[in-house]
Amino acid sequence: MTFARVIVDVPSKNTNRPFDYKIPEKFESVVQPGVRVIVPFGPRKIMGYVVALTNESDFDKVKNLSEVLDVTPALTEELLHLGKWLSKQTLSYYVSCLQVMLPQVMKAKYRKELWKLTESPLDSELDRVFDGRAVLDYEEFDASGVSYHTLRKHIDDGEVDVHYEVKSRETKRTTRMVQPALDEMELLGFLEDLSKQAKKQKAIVEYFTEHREPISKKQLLQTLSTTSASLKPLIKDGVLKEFDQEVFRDPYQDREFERTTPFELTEEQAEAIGPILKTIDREQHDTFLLHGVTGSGKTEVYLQSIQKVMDKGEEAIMLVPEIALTPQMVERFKGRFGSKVAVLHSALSAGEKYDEWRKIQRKEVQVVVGARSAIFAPFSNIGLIIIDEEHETSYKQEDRTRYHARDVAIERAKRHHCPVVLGSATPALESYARAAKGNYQLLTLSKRMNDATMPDVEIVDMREELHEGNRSMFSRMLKEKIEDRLTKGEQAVLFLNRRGYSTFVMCRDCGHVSECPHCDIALTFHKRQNRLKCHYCSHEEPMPTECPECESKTIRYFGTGTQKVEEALEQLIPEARVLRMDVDTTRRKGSHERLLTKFGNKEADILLGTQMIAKGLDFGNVTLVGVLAADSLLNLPDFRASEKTFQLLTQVSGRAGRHEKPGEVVVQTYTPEHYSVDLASEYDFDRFFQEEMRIRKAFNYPPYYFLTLITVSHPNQLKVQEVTTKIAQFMRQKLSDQSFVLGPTPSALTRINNRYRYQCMIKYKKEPEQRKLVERILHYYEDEMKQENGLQIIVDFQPYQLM
Ligand SMILES: Nc1ncnc2c1ncn2[C@@H]1O[C@H](COP(=O)(O)OP(=O)(O)OP(=O)(O)O)[C@@H](O)[C@H]1O
Ligand SMILES: [Zn+2]
Ligand SMILES: [Zn+2]
Repeated sequence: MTFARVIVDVPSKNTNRPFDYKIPEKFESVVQPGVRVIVPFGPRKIMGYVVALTNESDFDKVKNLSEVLDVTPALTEELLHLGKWLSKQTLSYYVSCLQVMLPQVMKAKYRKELWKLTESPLDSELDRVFDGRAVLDYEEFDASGVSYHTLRKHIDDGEVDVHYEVKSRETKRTTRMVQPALDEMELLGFLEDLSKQAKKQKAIVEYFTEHREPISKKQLLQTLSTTSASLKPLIKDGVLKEFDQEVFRDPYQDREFERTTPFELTEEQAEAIGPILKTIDREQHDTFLLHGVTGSGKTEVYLQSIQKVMDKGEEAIMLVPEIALTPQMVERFKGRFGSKVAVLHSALSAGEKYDEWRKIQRKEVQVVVGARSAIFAPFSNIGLIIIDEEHETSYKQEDRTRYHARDVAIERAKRHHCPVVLGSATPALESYARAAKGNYQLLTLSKRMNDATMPDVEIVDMREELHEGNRSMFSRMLKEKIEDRLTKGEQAVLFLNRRGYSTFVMCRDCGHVSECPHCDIALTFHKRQNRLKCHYCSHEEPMPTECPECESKTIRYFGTGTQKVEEALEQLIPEARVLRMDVDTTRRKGSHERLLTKFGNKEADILLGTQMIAKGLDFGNVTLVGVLAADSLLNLPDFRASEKTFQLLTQVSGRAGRHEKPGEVVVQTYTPEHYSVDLASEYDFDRFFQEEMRIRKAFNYPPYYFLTLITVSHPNQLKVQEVTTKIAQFMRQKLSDQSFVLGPTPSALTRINNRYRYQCMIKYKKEPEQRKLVERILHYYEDEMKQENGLQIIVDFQPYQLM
């Protein structure tokens, strides 16, 4: 007798271990580790993952598993292992770590139902809800207002039962195929016996005497202009057979990708790629940091490294930040590797994502290009993992399993004995420090392609502009330079940092700012609907016509959104053709791509946008980049604010003068003296690194110290304070005196969705017991955390969002 060890889909402490199930005989051949199954669990049926098979069970009463969902395991043995590791790293439940590796559609959905077990009416108002039916959706009961107490009573009396229905959302699309069931001689024999009247049937059989391979039914009927009525008897007589074949949605099927061939590498590129190729050859693990200025040809180094891996018959994972996963980027990979590439990003529908994932699973592709979660691609023979723009914070998952793709990449690469390449023009301080210490191998590309120079950067002090009477959001210099490009037929990119610069509503008389009644933040003005919206909860309200505090009519919106910049631009330079690219204009599928194609075809003079346009764009005709408010990031309550500002300014500047024509950059700022602005304008990464390291050291921040952020939230402020104080005290007591425990302090966003938030930050160098201590805390508060809208404690061992 074999048993399956199953991790069930119930994220809780008590279920965070395998449960044993008997494998019914009919399933014996398919049940193996990594397969998803449905199992009885208490009163319901739920999904689970088989993690091992065993010959004996320590449990007395072992139930049968009820269903098997996969024929090919959804997770490889390596991924099952990785999940274990991940759950230790992030202190999340094993099942959550397995879930995070799979496409959305493969996660089970449960429907809760109430079943009436008696023929006679129930002696309560619940009977009205059932309304003569035997089965009721639980949601309907929930909405009815009938008390849980009443329900409980009927359940205890055995009159009503709760059922759970597992629904898989996975949808394989299939198409009906037709194929001959007889060999050619037999078909010819059959033709001779066929009556003269059966012309259509004759045509069909004749077709198959020449074509042995399956054809879709639809296509067959179209080709022979006939109907399924003629086909049916042939199938019934066993001349032909039908079957369903899975078809893949290919989001790029209508696109032609121009094939590209490898460039001859420049001397610098050749020098950088050498050690990577050598490591691939030797099947060793190593981590490289490729520090290459913008436009230095990093992507070509990636492409040729991947080629090497493919030639060896191995697979490669290429991670790109979501916003840089532009059509241009996809084109470069599809252009080089054609159909051997799967693409995974959030703009795909759930079904398309699933199909791309299946291509990886079926080994139809050797390369995956994707955002963060593509790091879990189910390849089994990985030869290289690349993380482009490695400094991007979007590689860190910010809910549930708080993993960083960089850590996962290195963990997987160790198992596969292959290199990891981290690439960036502005590496994260942590990564560069590791390279400086020799933990990563540093590779450098210091020059742009074609000896193009880095664009000149002009810094404009906006305070001076104001003093000299210019109240517009465009400096005189920027205006002149834009006009100059227009006359030359060249293009400009204008960048506006959205974070911390959104449009809020303020009264000019009394200074009242419209805030969300549930969260501690200013509401954002949405012009099109003339409404105010909260970006954290779903609260919205109409734009007020007078101030709710002082009744003044001078209440209006402030700050600068892309929309407002666009309007100002239209007034300032009416002849300019402007394309706006932000969340609003790119919401529709494919709109991102359309806008960029338009810009590439020179149907616009100016591309105006947010973060979205800071990365990856490679247009030769762009000779001017304008940064409207360079310091908008500097004021965030985050110790990485300077680093982020430096990175962003460098990336945006890098969009200009990438090919033959030289570029220029105008940076508008209120703090021109700040070192991150100043050093970015000189492209001096080394000095920025020195300066920033000095500050991090002085204030005990990473990379000198590690951080752990514990955030506590609850609807009651006193409760939050009390719990956070207790946690801080406990940690202070238990940790060594080399560590610092800060807090409790209110979080920068003190209230979200009517829940108060407090935090405790731990700075440490070495605390091997830390995770155990945190586990004890979580265990202690477990019951309170289970309650709906109760206590929440979030622990982040590598925090990037400090608000
Ligand atoms: N060896 C080469 N010979 C000729 N052209 C090259 C070579 N390598 C790259 N290029 C071209 O140089 C341009 C810049 O390269 P690429 O976009 O790869 O730089 P990058 O370092 O990835 O830039 P960024 O970090 O700014 O996105 C591209 O148009 C690319 O096709
Ligand atoms: Zn007012
Ligand atoms: Zn809100």
